[in-house]
Amino acid sequence: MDPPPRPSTSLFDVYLRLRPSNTAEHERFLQVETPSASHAPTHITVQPPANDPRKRAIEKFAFTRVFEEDAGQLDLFRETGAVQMVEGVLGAKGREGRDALIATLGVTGSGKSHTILGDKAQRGLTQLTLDLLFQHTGPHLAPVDTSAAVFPSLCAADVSEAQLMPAAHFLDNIYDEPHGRASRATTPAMVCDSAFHTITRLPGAFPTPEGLVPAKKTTQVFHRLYPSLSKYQLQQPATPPPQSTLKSPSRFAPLTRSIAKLTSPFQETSFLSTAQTSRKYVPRLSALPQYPSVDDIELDVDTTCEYAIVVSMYEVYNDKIHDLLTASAGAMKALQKRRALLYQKTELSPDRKVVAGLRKVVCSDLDEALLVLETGLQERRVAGTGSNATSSRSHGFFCIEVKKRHRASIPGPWSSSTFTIVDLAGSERARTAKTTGTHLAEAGKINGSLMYLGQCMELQSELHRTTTSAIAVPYRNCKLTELLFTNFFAPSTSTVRRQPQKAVMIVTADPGGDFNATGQILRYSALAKNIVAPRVPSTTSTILAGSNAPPSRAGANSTASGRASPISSSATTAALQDELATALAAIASLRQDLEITAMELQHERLRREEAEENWQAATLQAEEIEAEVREEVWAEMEARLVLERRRWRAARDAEVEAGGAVLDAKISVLVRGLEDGEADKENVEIFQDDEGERVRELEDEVGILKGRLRETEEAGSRGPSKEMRSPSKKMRVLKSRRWDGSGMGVEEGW
Ligand SMILES: Nc1ncnc2c1ncn2[C@@H]1O[C@H](COP(=O)(O)OP(=O)(O)OP(=O)(O)O)[C@@H](O)[C@H]1O
Repeated sequence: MDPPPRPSTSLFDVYLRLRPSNTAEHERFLQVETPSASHAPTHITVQPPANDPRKRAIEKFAFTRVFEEDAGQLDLFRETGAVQMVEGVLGAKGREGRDALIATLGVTGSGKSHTILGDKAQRGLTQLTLDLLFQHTGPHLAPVDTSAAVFPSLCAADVSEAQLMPAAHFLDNIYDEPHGRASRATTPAMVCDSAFHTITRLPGAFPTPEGLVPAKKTTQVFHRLYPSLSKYQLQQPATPPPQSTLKSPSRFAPLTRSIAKLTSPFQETSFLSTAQTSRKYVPRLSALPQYPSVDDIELDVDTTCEYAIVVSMYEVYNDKIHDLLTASAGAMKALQKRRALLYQKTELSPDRKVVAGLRKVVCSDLDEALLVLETGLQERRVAGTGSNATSSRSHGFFCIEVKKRHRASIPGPWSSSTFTIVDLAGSERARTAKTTGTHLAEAGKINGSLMYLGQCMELQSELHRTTTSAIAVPYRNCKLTELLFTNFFAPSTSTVRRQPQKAVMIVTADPGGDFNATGQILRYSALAKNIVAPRVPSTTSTILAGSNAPPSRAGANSTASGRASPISSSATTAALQDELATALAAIASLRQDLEITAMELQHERLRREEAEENWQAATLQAEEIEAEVREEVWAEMEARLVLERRRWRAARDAEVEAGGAVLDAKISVLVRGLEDGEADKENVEIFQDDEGERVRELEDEVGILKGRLRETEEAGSRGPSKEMRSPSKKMRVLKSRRWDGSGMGVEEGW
């Protein structure tokens, strides 16, 4: 078996934490190997239950360290190297900080959230990290609230197109809304302070720009509820200055409104409680756990620098990234439709992917940070399942950015390093978790992403075992692995060389829980693994007992190292057993592949269903759009036709009018001709002999003209002349026929 410490090139230190089992009736399948003196345990043996139908082999796994059931939160914080990671993020004197990542991995209900976020009595790694950071940076924090230049400089230095805001402003936005908001949970035994109700009706309880004097009783209650935030009250002058002279009125105003909101019926909240509610509750700081304490931990801090601590939170839900700090009160619908964020390179971060467009909150002390954390946790998706009453349905990312710059009259640029704490959702079996509908679909996505994570972890450990670069770790398969692995593998084109991220994976397991699911996670997360001994089925034992296997098979025992021979001491039997162990190992491995394939299949099936649903929705949408377009085109055509018809009628009228004018002119010519003819008759008599022929001609001409006149009159009464030969006239004739419906199959009035 390989030595437990990971190779220095490996990406993660992998720790195993065992939780106290709450299923006492179940057989314990996981044993911790007793280490040699003064060493912490590093190896475990997984013994399949006696009734295991698959008759799997006993397996042995190695981790950086194993924490047994009695290990507390502080043990984990100290012994997993989290303290050194905090120090790394702060950065040594004159150096930039180093990014750090802690993630938990395990079956549902195995204690991941407990480790990361704690419970009602104990803090988790996140709170401990925040406490340690604020303890050491507290005296060196940049005056974000009082200096006009600090906050803009922080905004300008952010490369992730984030929306930065001071914590007081953020909390005010969230808790100052009138309609309430979705809460992850409410703790049942809430304290509703009647004194508080009375007090909060008093006007001007807290400093406002208007300068009202605070009520003493209110102040006491506020002190009790929010001891650390009372500093805002202390800043109030005895005689409040006019608004314009207040040093930071914006700081007071929002906070005052926030505090005023405390006048509403008050309940303490925590992500740890279970009942769902749509009411808005301000988290109660005094109800949050204070234990364990990190007061005795000493770190080196660069005192020549000033710091800023920026908190952001997001979750990966159904393979999409959602900000946990954006929801405002009463935004139930908005909450359901939360915009997905992109993990991408930005203009200011061309060589490194970041979650773009997050909301980030600049916190001035631990209490503000804890309130922001609680607020974000209320947005995180959780649900009660058959396996866990508050089961995380998303992978939660809690990011603490430490910004640092050299203190001087002209301060240096801000550098930034991030401590990321990841609470992964747990893998679960639908049968055990009894999930259906949406939660079943969520579980499919969770299992799918964890399967990809498992593949990446296995391949990366393979990569370091074989020291070959030919293996490509498929970390781009899903958002989770992309977020966890990109900064390990992505080539850096930046000229600024950053130290590689320090990463720790804490695998959580219930030694008496689900053997199959836990075994699978241990298999891909362990730093080293081995088959210890086969579980020999009784029938096989019988066969072996009477077998006379050829001695040549004895050499086949070279596959699994460190293997013991529990059945017989004879060489032949040992050889057979080795062979059997190999076969069983191969079967176990095939079964594992089969399980993975089944999970993949399930994942693909869900993806197909989702794609089909999307396809149907898209088809419906296309049909709707088509119908709308048809309507629009039809209406437009009708309008044009009406216009054309009017134009044609006007043209026809003008033509008829013009025809009438020509006719009139001709008639008048004719009449004049006739009159002239009468007048000439006298002359005709005189010159009859000479002009007789001329008179006949004129009479013929008059006859022709009369005939034409008749025709014209007839044509005028019938409509436009059939003899219009020009194309435009023909067109008009055709159109007139169309509008009249003659020969076009179209009704009159169409
Ligand atoms: N080490 C521990 N000591 C005491 N209680 C624990 C421990 N680990 C877990 N628990 C308790 O077990 C329950 C389930 O734990 P938790 O919610 O942390 O599981 P999880 O792994 O995060 O599950 P999921 O993946 O479904 O979110 C909680 O009530 C938690 O307090």
